[in-house]
Amino acid sequence: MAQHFDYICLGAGSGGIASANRAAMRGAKVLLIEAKALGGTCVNVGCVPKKVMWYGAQVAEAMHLYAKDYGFDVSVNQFDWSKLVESREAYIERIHGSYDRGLENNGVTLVRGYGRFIDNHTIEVNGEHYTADHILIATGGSPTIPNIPGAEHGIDSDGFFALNEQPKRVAVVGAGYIAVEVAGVLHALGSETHLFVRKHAPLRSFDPMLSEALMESMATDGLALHTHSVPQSVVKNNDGSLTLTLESGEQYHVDTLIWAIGRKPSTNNIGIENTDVKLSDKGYVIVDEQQNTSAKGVYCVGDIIEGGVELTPVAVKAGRLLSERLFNGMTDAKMDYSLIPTVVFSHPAIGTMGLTEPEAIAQFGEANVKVYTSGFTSMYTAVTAHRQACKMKLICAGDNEKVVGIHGIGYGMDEILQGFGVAMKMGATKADFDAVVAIHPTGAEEFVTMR
Ligand SMILES: Cc1cc2nc3c(=O)[nH]c(=O)nc-3n(C[C@H](O)[C@H](O)[C@H](O)COP(=O)(O)OP(=O)(O)OC[C@H]3O[C@@H](n4cnc5c(N)ncnc54)[C@H](O)[C@@H]3O)c2cc1C
Repeated sequence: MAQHFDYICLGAGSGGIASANRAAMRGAKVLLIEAKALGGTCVNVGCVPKKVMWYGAQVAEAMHLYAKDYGFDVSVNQFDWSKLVESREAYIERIHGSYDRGLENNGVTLVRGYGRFIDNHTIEVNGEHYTADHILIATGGSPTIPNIPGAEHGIDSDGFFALNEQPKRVAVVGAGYIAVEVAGVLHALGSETHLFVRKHAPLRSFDPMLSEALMESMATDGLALHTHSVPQSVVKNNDGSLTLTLESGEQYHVDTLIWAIGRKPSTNNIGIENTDVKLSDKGYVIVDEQQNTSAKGVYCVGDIIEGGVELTPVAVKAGRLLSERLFNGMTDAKMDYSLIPTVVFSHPAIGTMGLTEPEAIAQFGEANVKVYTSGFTSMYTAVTAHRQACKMKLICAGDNEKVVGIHGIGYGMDEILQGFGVAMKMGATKADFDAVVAIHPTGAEEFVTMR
């Protein structure tokens, strides 16, 4: 006899946990199903461990690049990669504990195991059947590796977080933010790092100012960026090292190769064929603007929705709004996928929101777009031999110069952007920005003083 719930969430990652908790807070009887660790990609093999590694890289940079000119006689005897990993994993364990307690306090039933649809309203886990009026698919995604000879000798971003030793020489392949972040961390922590991108630059979908400034920074810092570089094969050598051969014939010898070329949705083995849920050609779940799939009573949030934005706060917000709609009478509740701020934890960090300059020109016409820029050396680094550039840009449109794009790369950008995001979401104009008194001396003040 199947156990019945009001709501089943398949997958306890960012979207599933947020939606399950919110539904239970609104009085629903909720079942949450998770095959691996609570928290999903973000907590276990994404945002959280990535940010800890980035902080480790910041500490390394402070000691190696800046401490001397601030008067510190620092000598570093060794860097213990496994200690950093141990601290990181202990922190993640504490997050698991707090998720467990949160679910328990809200009265969410957690079942551990791999769930599959039997039909639109039934899920099977560990041989047991569970039914619900409403079912959320929040199964997230996983990294892809290319289909070339020897690709299996490389690891992916999950494998990066499983490394117990620091690779001496490493190749990172990919042009997106995960590739940039992983390469940046490894380089700052002392690995000889090569980043291979297929075309002329990494982060090509970002405003050109950002990718250009990032490439300049990589060149200054000594991170080897290889543009127009397409891997052809990988061979494992007798000493365990790898040889990466590019389509150009060039070869690189490294200890570790990391594929960061994209992700695929986890929808191929969850019994979708037993439901009326429609998938796109690439396996993403097709939803309407209220997260409804084509099957009545089945919903989807997070990384696996067609045309979605693959970020944790997006999955969380969509999951919570869905629960407000289903269990709290907010019948119009829906996620607003426009104007989402995001940060790349590169070296230096990037913050970006809204249209890029080419997008703004395409949308409003060149005559209706005004671009303000600022470039300077961050004060933190200005007193040292290792000066680091900051570049910022405001893109404004129309007679009232509404801010339609905000972009920056430089020290502190990761923490600067959120507040400006509020202003942009409220429809701020350049005049609104200018009306705010600057906070001095900061990098952020440039955004309210641009001429
Ligand atoms: C390296 C990396 C860095 C990232 N950095 C950031 C960042 O800095 N900021 C940011 O906002 N986003 C970041 N992201 C993206 C972020 O992690 C995802 O957008 C987010 O985790 C998506 O949430 P989700 O709920 O859709 O899926 P997930 O968090 O992936 O959760 C899905 C869960 O479902 C489980 N599952 C799958 N199938 C089943 C099944 N059949 N039965 C039971 N359980 C199942 C999985 O085990 C998993 O726990 C990063 C991602 C990566 C890979």
